[in-house]
Amino acid sequence: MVKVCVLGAFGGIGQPLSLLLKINPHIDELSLYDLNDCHGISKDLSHINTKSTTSGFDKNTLKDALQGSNIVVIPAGMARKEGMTRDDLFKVNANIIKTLCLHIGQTCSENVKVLIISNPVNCLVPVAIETFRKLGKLHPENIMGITTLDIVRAETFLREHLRELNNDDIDPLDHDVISVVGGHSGTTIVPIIPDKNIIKLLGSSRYKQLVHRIQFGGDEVIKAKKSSGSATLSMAYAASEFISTILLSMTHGTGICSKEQKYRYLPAYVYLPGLKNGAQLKRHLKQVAHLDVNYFAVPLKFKNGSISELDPTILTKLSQEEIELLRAAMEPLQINIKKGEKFVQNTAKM
Ligand SMILES: NC(=O)C1=CN([C@@H]2O[C@H](COP(=O)(O)OP(=O)(O)OC[C@H]3O[C@@H](n4cnc5c(N)ncnc54)[C@H](O)[C@@H]3O)[C@@H](O)[C@H]2O)C=CC1
Ligand SMILES: O=C([O-])CC(=O)C(=O)O
Repeated sequence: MVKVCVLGAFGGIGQPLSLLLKINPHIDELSLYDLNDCHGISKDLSHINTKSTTSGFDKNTLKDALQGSNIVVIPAGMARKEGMTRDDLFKVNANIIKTLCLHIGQTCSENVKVLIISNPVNCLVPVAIETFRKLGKLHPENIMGITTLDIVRAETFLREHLRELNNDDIDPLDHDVISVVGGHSGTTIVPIIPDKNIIKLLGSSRYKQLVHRIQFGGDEVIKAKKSSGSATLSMAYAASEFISTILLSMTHGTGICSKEQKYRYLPAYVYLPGLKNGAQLKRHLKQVAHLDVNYFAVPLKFKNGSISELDPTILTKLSQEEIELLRAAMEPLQINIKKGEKFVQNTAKM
């Protein structure tokens, strides 16, 4: 029996994500929670003839929503509008993530996977990690910030450039054509193209445009939505892809994302210490980017739903442009991480 719980299920991401999860054949029970009453959404989804059952909860029944969950995905909290940075969301969303993680820690088994969508991801994963640490229930292999939208965008935008160049030999969805590491905001988002011939093929101007669009794709959506919010549908798709990967690894052992029969490892933003190859990756980062961080988005391998190891090879074949992007990412990332850690460490009582 696989139970997935969505916290923030009533929202712009929560509703389409719940729909995509309802049609996922690997889920048996879907639990929908929000401060807004989710009974109506649950009833609506329950008429879809897929195998999973759905239950809706309201703000007084969080414990019931969480009980027995294998995966908890969190798109709860405030979203950006034009003129705001992801950092502007910190105060409100850090409180939400801390409170929700406390309840998860008190209610769910220690093997529960906690997947954070809410922004700023760079700070809120540290908030989650420190909250579980304070509870004495820290399992870094089960806590991830979802950065899949960055790679979904990278593949889409690269495909657009290749089409304009009339190149249909390269499929961006092939394993390892493009990856995205670092964090999830502006210059902390670092695209990596292992085959440097592709960078040459794009040429300097197109390459710069591609990197900028991947780093600031979120702003593009906010602008087009004319202040009504940020990416919701593409984010729901991205989260559903990421969750499918984890579910595959729970049902088939190892989890790799299969898209049109092409396989690749998806990155997520994780706490490096304590993860297999984490120390190696930190050393490598220090060598290349001259700074050390404990959190980084990196391609992951899964076993039975948990992170089994990180792919450290992603940083071994960098171009000079990529090294510079990485160096520019490190300082803002470090500031974001400290902000999240301090937020919980300064809370006297849990
Ligand atoms: N990781 C990523 O790549 C992306 C992250 N996001 C982030 O996802 C978050 C959600 O975005 P949207 O769905 O567009 O926002 P939204 O405002 O449409 O929905 C948020 C939902 O969270 C609920 N909520 C607030 N506090 C809660 C609590 N304590 N417990 C349960 N539910 C609570 C609200 O009632 C609302 O239904 C934002 O922080 C946004 O920045 C958005 C796009 C991409
Ligand atoms: O830009 C935002 O605020 C939402 C987000 O994280 C994204 O679309 O990548």
